[in-house]
Amino acid sequence: MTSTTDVREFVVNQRNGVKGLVDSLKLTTLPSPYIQPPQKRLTSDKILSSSSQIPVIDVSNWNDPQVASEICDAAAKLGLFQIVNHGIAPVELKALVAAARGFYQLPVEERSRYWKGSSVSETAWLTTSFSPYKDSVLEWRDYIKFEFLPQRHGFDDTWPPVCKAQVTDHFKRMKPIANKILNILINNLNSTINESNQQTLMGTMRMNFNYYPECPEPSLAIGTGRHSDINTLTLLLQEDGVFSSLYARATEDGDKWIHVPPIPGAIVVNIGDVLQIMSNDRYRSVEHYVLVNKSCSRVSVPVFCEPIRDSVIQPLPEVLENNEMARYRKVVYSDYLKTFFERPHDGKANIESVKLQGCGL
Ligand SMILES: O=C(O)CCC(=O)C(=O)O
Ligand SMILES: [Fe+2]
Repeated sequence: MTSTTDVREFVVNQRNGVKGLVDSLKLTTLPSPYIQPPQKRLTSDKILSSSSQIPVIDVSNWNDPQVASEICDAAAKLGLFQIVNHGIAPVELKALVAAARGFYQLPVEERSRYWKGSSVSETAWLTTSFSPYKDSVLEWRDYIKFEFLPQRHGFDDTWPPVCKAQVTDHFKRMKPIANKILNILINNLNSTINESNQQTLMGTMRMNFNYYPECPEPSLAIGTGRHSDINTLTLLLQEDGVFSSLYARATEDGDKWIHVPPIPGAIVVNIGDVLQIMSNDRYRSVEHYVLVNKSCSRVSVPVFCEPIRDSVIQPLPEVLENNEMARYRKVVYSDYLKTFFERPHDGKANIESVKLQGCGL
């Protein structure tokens, strides 16, 4: 397997994923479909040295006004923070990571039964890269996505037995935490979670098992390209003990990036586009990248809180109360999703496309 077409055929069309590629070949160089152009790579000169810039918030008392103030401040400035003492035992988080690894350790024929387009499950599907048919250069990542539909009987019956219980449990554990954070963020906008915005803020939840195999030439590749999440809020579990992982953009306009260090037991929280729009730019959806490693693979588990598909996304009436101009036009979430997946990962291009003229950030 030497040509670009052969690699794409094997990884994408034959449903082996990049994990299948790494398992079947002793790679010493990066296959050409994965070589990023220099401007898409994250080079060390762009990485800020100190990781102390990522706020770590102790949420052992959610009712403490100091906790609310730290969360709102981090959402406004960086758009990303970590929470500790959230009440979920490290052993449960470890079991989730083990379940994710268990899924990727299945024989490739077993994994590929979940491949997107012909998955044996309606609510779980596996794929590779971001949009493998649209990405001109592939991302060094496979991911399976699970959709949490507790109102639909048997929604998880067809999930892979190796991880089904852990995925369901993790959704249930993350929901109240997401609710608490959203409550704090929405109250700070002089609004409340009510019937009219509940389905927009947290109508559905999805979860990924992202898998980044060890990579022969990590400096030429990208695990996940530069993007902001498009949903409201993401709660991400990073695997401990991995050197290179997630990087967040330090400021909206500069090209400097901060490493988000894995902290045992912590959950990374990041603000997505929908909250930036609803808050009329008071909160910032943070761009992020994922780098890969030469000697070890990495697993991450983001839980995405999302609007239901027909939600209309727009600034909250409360933030526009004092004659403030809306900075974004209304957009139906299903249309917003569609344009996001229609192009490769491209920074904040999706939110820019709904920005009203004359509203520079
Ligand atoms: O792997 C990570 O740490 C983050 C992945 C990510 O950004 C995503 O799945 O949206
Ligand atoms: Fe992301």
